[in-house]
Amino acid sequence: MTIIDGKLTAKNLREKLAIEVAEMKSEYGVQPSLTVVMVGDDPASQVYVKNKVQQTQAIGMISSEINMPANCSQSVLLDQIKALNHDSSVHGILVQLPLPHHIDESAVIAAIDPNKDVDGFHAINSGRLFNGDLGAMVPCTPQGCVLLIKQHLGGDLSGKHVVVIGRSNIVGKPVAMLLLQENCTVTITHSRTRNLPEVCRQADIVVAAVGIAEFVKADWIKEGATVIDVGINRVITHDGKYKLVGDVDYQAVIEGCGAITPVPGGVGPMTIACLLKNTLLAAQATISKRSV
Ligand SMILES: Nc1nc2c(c(=O)[nH]1)N[C@@H](CN(C=O)c1ccc(C(=O)N[C@@H](CCC(=O)O)C(=O)O)cc1)CN2
Ligand SMILES: [Mg+2]
Repeated sequence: MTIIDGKLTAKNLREKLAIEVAEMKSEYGVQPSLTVVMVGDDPASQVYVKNKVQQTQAIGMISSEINMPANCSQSVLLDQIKALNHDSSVHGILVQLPLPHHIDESAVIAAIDPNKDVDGFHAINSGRLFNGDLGAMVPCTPQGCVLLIKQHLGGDLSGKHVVVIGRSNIVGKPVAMLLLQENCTVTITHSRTRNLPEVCRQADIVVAAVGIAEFVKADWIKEGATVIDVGINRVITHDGKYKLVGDVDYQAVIEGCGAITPVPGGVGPMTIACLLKNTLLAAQATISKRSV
């Protein structure tokens, strides 16, 4: 049984990206830049944003953070995004989610220039992904899942049966599309799926992205299957402390599976590493445009 080390894989990816960033700077005088917009003061989001900014800068990119108050109006936020769209020194724009309830997330995502949409959430980018268009900006967490799977299983995923649990626009649907592109047979399951344990037992690869702590049980997993746990759930332990658990009952599942991503240290670190990759791609695209 292998524990898939997302922390190490993310570190290796960041090191490769740092080299590409340095080359871009010396060859074209372009330094990739990312602006992260944060609305309100959700403590978990603050940590993620801080990590994004810090890791962006650590590989030689420019990163800035725009903090807006929790009561900021949707139109003020949209104006901010428009300004960033027009700012040619900004290659990547990311609006940290979730947003406060009075703001319509889909309107905000739709306002981002698709070429700067390093989250890959804009409908233009999800449409490109759906069409199998290689120019799509691919959402970071799904991209991270696929990199971890390919690294573990050796690249060729043809014919593997993947069961994705969850159908969100951010993880479930895009990860299914990416795996379809890798010639997997993909089953997308959700809260209304009948006989979910039985469906999961048929999978060579299970991607759990439901957002329910320790939802996937040991007897749902075929012996030797690869388990990718996207969940990040904060639960209270019996001694009153918080601990982070995934969507998979990790201690039970490790017994029979072939490989599993831990939480923390699995998919999470890959999300930010893939964001850096998307920022580099967004900057590269501006250079290719200039040269034609
Ligand atoms: N605009 C976006 N908003 C959100 C995204 C996103 O991709 N784009 N994803 C999540 C939050 N997120 C990044 O924003 C994120 C979550 C978790 C991790 C991570 O590295 N987790 C660690 C554990 C960290 C901890 O202790 O809390 C791990 O799993 O090892 C990175 C990024 C929602 N919002
Ligand atoms: Mg909302």
